[in-house]
Amino acid sequence: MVSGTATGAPPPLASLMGEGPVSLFLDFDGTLVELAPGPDEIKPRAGLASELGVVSTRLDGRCAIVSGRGLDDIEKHIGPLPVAGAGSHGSDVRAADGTQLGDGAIGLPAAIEQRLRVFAADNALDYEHKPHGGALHYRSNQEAGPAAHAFAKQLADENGWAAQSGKCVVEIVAKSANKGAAVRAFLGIAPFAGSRPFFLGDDLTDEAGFAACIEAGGAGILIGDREETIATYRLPNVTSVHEWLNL
Ligand SMILES: O=P(O)(O)OC[C@H]1O[C@H](O[C@H]2O[C@H](CO)[C@@H](O)[C@H](O)[C@H]2O)[C@H](O)[C@@H](O)[C@@H]1O
Repeated sequence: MVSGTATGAPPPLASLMGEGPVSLFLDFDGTLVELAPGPDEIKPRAGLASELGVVSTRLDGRCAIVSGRGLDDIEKHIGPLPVAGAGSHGSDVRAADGTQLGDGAIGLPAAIEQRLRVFAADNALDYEHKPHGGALHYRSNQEAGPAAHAFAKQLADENGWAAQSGKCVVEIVAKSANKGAAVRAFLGIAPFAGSRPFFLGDDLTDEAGFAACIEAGGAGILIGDREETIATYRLPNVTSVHEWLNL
């Protein structure tokens, strides 16, 4: 990754749209919704789902949420999604009408999940069950972060899975789970095909989405002050994302 390329704000969305068809891929936590102490403690702005529907309509349907969360979990927080979505780090891809693209998320074997749960309990971590895996959250006990990463990596390696790092979290996911793959899947079909794609995200896992957009002639938009990135543009925080999207 190149350091410090994301130096300025992106052009206004309206001016990008004036240059040709645009598609938007939006990360959820840290991009559309402020980070919170735990996964269920987020406070999405009222009406977020319907506002995203308005953005999607402006883009003729070329707007998708691409999240590490399961799509059902996002809907638990903001209600039914009126836009396309890729949950579970890109392993569960759905068109806006709910049509599944690909095979969907693969669940974690019970024996691996049990070992994660025991590790979480023994180390005062929060365990998050997900449709495609399991996450060890150490935001409330950050000293345990290195041990959590080491444990998850070893468990993943032993069982043919992958350990994926995020903000105060490490999770075990299928090796194929990748936000870039989800973006490429969308860009291969209508209404996304042929558009100029932009991916907005704050976390390391979003770099794969940035890469997929860059290779298709678009750009990554990094949210926040993380330094190492391939993103072209930067917005400082969630509020600025809402403003850029005209929510
Ligand atoms: O890809 P995203 O939509 O950004 O999802 C990434 C992870 O987000 C959630 O965890 C993060 O947000 C929590 C709530 O603010 C925070 O407590 C935690 O420390 C963050 O890592 C979610 O719980 C994970 O499943 C997602 O993978």
